[in-house]
Amino acid sequence: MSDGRPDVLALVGAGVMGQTLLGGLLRAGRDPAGVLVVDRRAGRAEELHDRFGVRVVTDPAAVAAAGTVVLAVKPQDMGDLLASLRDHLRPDVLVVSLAAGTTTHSCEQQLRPGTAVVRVMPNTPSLVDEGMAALAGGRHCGPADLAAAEELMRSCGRTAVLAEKHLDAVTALSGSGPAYVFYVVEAMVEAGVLLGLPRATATELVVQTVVGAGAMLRETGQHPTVLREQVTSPAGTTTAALRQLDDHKVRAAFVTAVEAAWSRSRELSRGS
Ligand SMILES: NC(=O)C1=CN([C@@H]2O[C@H](COP(=O)(O)OP(=O)(O)OC[C@H]3O[C@@H](n4cnc5c(N)ncnc54)[C@H](O)[C@@H]3O)[C@@H](O)[C@H]2O)C=CC1
Ligand SMILES: O=C(O)[C@@H]1CCC=N1
Repeated sequence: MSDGRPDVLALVGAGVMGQTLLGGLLRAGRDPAGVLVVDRRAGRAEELHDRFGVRVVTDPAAVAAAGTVVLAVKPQDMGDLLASLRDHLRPDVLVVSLAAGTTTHSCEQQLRPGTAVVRVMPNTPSLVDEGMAALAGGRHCGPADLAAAEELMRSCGRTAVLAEKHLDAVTALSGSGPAYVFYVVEAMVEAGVLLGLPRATATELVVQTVVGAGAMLRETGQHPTVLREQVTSPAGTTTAALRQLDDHKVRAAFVTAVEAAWSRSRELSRGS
């Protein structure tokens, strides 16, 4: 028990993000007996039970046993979900929402008055304990609630507590960010194949380059401009490539793309 709430955690929605967090929680030592998964796809029960040893149900009423309820359904499904959970949740429950563009205010309005809600924006590298999650507390959420939500997310990566006004930007940057990196990797692998490398070799070269560059950023703490300049020899190969990226406005395209994701997150918060 913590804060008088039962230790049972209910995870509603066992898709990509829900299952990723579930794996992290169990790797971090959470007892599968204290985790309940609710998913409306009946077939998930056997699959998740076999893989993780957790109890899986389709009935939302099961959340009545939980002190903490994590919501990991698509933003478009949140309205129906909150309506189906409202009367079953304990009055002292902590609700943790992972849904993009869904504000704590909108969750609070659809739940019993006074319900503690934390909005979280995680990302898929949580699958390998390298996630980045930003958290913002709602109006009924105290420091202990926020700390409890942070502890959940720390099971599979790093966390940052931010003002909620920043969460659309976080969604655009680190929430969607892994997809941008995978997109760049795809393009680089295609380039390697074009130049005659076997696909498997090109993939190995690119993946290790991305992992290595990421590790350098983290471990040296150097500014990316400094690290890029170290690679870029006068009249060399890198500068020839970077000129093409600048000519094709790739930097500007990234800024515009992230802004489009931010804008879409804001649209989702307005229910569109
Ligand atoms: N996939 C990602 O990279 C990230 C996703 N998110 C957020 O996480 C949430 C989930 O996204 P994904 O896992 O990608 O979606 P998903 O579609 O893979 O999984 C959603 C799951 O929710 C279940 N579900 C839907 N309505 C339900 C209900 N009423 N009761 C019980 N189960 C229900 C579905 O059966 C499905 O298993 C979204 O709100 C998304 O914005 C946040 C950050 C990153
Ligand atoms: O694409 C999406 O809407 C979700 C939110 C952040 C990453 N995936």
